[in-house]
Amino acid sequence: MRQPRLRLQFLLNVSAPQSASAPDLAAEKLLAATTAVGWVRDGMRVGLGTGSTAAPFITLLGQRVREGGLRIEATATSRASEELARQVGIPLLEPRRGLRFDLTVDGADELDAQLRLIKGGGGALLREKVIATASDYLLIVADSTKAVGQLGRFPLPLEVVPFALPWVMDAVADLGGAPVLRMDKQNPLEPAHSDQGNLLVDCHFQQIEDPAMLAAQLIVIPGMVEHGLFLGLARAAVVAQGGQAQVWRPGQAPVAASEFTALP
Ligand SMILES: O=C(CO)[C@H](O)[C@H](O)COP(=O)(O)O
Repeated sequence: MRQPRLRLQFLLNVSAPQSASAPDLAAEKLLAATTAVGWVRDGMRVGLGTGSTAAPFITLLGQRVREGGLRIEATATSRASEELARQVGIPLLEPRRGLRFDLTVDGADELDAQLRLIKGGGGALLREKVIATASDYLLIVADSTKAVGQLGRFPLPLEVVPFALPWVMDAVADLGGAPVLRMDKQNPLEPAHSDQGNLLVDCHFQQIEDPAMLAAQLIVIPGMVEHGLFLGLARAAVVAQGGQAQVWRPGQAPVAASEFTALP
């Protein structure tokens, strides 16, 4: 079947900048995604992230597969990304034992200088963490709003088994996380569900002083399936600001992405 041609112009027009001084986030996301696509090599197994920065990466990767003959195989971190990957002609692999990825490219809601992340704003944190953990290289693609001095302003998402919800919320409140059940954007009277059918709880910590300690406290709450702290997983991030893309690596000074012709 003939695949639709997707143009950069289309991607750039996803959303217009808010004002003359506001950053053009769609253009920054596209720049980060374009940079990452340039580092994908023939024969790679690729994990496909979820969200508005991962989406142009998937679209552009599909373009390289269709028009440039790039041979890759991929697994997506959400139904939405899987659907997009199919539309743009990326061959997909089902989960199976022993399957690992050379590279996963995914977005983030917050990242700090040590490349500790908050993820899950799009509700895909469980599959995202599974695929990130099964990857030799997790590359984050991000617009300029995602880089922070300290994690926590973005509410930390949790995926929660429905039966356990009240007790998980009590436990998170005891940790100072002000939990809020996420509602469905299309149907605001109903709770949102993950691709696994679980509930999503957004925890308003404001500041997370010690992400590793918080992760250890969260993971032992029964019924809390996964949390959105991704610690020690990301090898590098492409952070776009205006027309410049920088490579961030844990604890290192940012470097212009143009310095790298392959994965940093
Ligand atoms: O974790 C995620 C989805 O679960 C996304 O990577 C995160 O929300 C960033 O999304 P976007 O690139 O749209 O800002």
